[in-house]
Amino acid sequence: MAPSNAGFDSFHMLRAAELADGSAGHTAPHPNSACVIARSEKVVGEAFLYGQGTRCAEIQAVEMAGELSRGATAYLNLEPGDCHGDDTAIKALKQSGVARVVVGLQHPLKHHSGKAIAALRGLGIPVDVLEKHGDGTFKEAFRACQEVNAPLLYRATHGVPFSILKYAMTLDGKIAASTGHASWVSSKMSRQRVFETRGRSDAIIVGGNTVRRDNPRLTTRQEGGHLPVRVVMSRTLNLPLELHLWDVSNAHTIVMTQRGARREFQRELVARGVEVVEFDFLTPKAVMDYCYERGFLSVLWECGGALSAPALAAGIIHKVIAFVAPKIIGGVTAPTPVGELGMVEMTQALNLLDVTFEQVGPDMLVSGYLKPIPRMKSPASAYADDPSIADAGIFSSSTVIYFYKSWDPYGAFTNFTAHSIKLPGSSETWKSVEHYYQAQKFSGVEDELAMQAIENIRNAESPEEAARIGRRLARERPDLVRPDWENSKMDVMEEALVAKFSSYPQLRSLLLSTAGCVLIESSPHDYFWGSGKDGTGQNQLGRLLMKLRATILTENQHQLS
Ligand SMILES: NC(=O)C1=CN([C@@H]2O[C@H](COP(=O)(O)OP(=O)(O)OC[C@H]3O[C@@H](n4cnc5c(N)ncnc54)[C@H](OP(=O)(O)O)[C@@H]3O)[C@@H](O)[C@H]2O)C=CC1
Ligand SMILES: Nc1c(N[C@@H]2O[C@H](COP(=O)(O)O)[C@@H](O)[C@H]2O)[nH]c(=O)[nH]c1=O
Repeated sequence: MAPSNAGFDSFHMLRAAELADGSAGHTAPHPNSACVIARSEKVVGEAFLYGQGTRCAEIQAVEMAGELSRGATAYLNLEPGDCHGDDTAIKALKQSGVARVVVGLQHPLKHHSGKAIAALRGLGIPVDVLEKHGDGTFKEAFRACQEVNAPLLYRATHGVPFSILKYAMTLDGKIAASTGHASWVSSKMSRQRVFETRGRSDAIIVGGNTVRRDNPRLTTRQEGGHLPVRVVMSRTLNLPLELHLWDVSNAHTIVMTQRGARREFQRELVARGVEVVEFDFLTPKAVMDYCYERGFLSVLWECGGALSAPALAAGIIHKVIAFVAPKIIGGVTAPTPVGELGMVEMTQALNLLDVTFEQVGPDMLVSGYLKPIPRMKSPASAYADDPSIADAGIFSSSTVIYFYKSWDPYGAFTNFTAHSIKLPGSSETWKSVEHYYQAQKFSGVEDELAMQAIENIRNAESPEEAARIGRRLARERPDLVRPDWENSKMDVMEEALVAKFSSYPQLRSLLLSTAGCVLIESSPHDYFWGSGKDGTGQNQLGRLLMKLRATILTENQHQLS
């Protein structure tokens, strides 16, 4: 990396990392990427990825920069990896005429790692990777790139979601009075900060005691944005039947429990729309493994000390954020943030890294990491000459292929990817299959609200938002769903998939590359389109994709013969 560029490189990469965080709280956590296009100190284009399945940052930044991108440098906090063989980001950068690309982090997911860097270099665009220089001049910029994608890095490296333990304690270290009363330890401003942190998480976890004592809501208190799943860990299921968490009209709740616990109560919960997941041994590690399987990137633990202690002891907590309120409550039996860890000497204490202190209203927010944010083991250059990386053959040769999140190796098969579609004979463009599918639920219904919903779905920025609007209205106003929907939804999905796979040759190739394999949408909560959590679901999305694959293969054979 040329030393004369170092100042600009750090400056613009810091901006890219800052921008990349722009969607936090609005959409579900996803790999955070941004692109800044600059000529020396002047920024000519910049953008971030809004959400899973929305237009990639590189395309948006290139559009903004226009002709000014010729000869400029593009700064990407994260190596592109969202396009599943479409190479849309790479093509956009190539066509823009940028003279150089600086990448902060090499993509941590194996099936993306190093591919875009090698592709750009292959197109004659020099690429510098900050990660290789992350300890010197570029330390701050590199750190910013790591922090903005910490969840992805932990997930890719350790095979668990990024876990934050959060608590609010008095100056004498209590999270509640000895009666258990805890509202409130921290100030309104601090609690507002907690709502924001919830919005950045896929799930909020509490223990049975906290639920019994506080009857919490665990929501973000904001209209619209992303709502994390509320998770209750309870072995006994000795919980009241009237709780805010059992009202799932706004946010989903999952109760995780020990196999066989209070089956009748479980049925009551399920009848209210609460999901119940049984474990042979309900431990924090088992729950994290489950959350990983479910595709979660980021989890917030808001439990008391009885549950935080085993979670810490299991080594699954990566970061701690503690609000310290300037008040004293006393009480020998008052709960504290962390229960028994079995340590006997102060030298055994867990030390936090990269600790920061911030005043929030009257409180002090102390945060730090329990484990360093992981770094990729292999430098980007190690992949540059490795032909296997550029080959779709790196994907598993297994006969069953599971897909669910768009960042999975076969994530392009989900309906939540940024592949816009046009249906034959129509001039309308839909931003994704999900946009189209959700809107069709209300198509042809002569009602102002239904027509408005179609427009709102069409304009929704991300597939996730389209799904939220469609599902919510269908749940609250089933009378607005077209009467033939149950009989038509398979056809609607099929025509949308045909439109998607016939418009994108790379997707068609990816689909054909799976010939001989069973495709399963491993959605744990969808028993119609997906396999459901126990694999008993109908997997209709996987089936339609296999049907489409067979049709394309037959067509190809006819063309050859
Ligand atoms: N100020 C703050 O930031 C906070 C304060 N609080 C306060 O803390 C108190 C509750 O804290 P605490 O009693 O520690 O409760 P926890 O929230 O830590 O819950 C403990 C419960 O978690 C369940 N559990 C499930 N699996 C496990 C496991 N493997 N190990 C241990 N527990 C497991 C059990 O529920 P079950 O018994 O149902 O089987 C257990 O009783 C309340 O007074 C609450 O107001 C709570 C959170 C934050
Ligand atoms: N008491 C306490 C907290 N407690 C946590 O917040 C939960 C209540 O959330 P909700 O019902 O959504 O307002 C509660 O069950 C516990 O997990 N948090 C804080 O930031 N500060 C506080 O002083």
